[in-house]
Amino acid sequence: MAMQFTFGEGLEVTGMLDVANRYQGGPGFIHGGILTTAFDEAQGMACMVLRRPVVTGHLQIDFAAPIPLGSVLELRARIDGTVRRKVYTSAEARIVEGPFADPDVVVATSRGLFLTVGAEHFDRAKDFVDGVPVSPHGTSSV
Ligand SMILES: CCCCCCCCCCCCCC(=O)SCCNC(=O)CCNC(=O)[C@H](O)C(C)(C)COP(=O)(O)OP(=O)(O)OC[C@H]1O[C@@H](n2cnc3c(N)ncnc32)[C@H](O)[C@@H]1OP(=O)(O)O
Repeated sequence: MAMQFTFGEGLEVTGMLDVANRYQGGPGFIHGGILTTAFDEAQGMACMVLRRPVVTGHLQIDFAAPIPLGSVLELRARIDGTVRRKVYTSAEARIVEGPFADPDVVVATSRGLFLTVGAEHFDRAKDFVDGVPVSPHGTSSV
């Protein structure tokens, strides 16, 4: 998935997603799984400040409003807290360009639990790696 990320002050990360036609779910609107992937990427990216690999343990999305194709979505994500290996994150999405654009309206929210893992987590699958990810979170092929 092609998203552009910028790191803001503190722990917040902003990701931008062009809602391309190939991301369609119901006619004219984004697929919920695509939006879920975008949140996963953004919240995972927010965890990079920890400088340790993380994987998603639990992700909970609220789809508050339909998001039409042709939109530009802004996702703001952050770490809310850590407990041992557990990293609690949250994020929200707004339509900032295109149909239905209103930067004051939150169209979806997400809460995610990430777990820090050691290199051995990925070593188990090293024989199955498909190319080199362009970024730590550039692993999606949708
Ligand atoms: C060197 C290589 C570098 C590469 C870097 C590239 C990075 C790129 C990354 C890109 C990634 C992109 C993003 C992706 O797409 S990541 C891909 C999608 N995610 C996965 O594949 C993860 C699959 N699951 C697992 O591997 C394990 O289940 C994990 C590692 C998550 C936990 O199993 P583990 O055996 O390790 O943990 P534990 O059982 O000791 O539990 C520890 C604590 O956590 C709590 N808990 C656990 N699960 C849940 C849950 N679901 N809800 C609530 N709580 C949960 C648990 O209660 C306990 O709490 P406490 O008792 O401490 O209070």
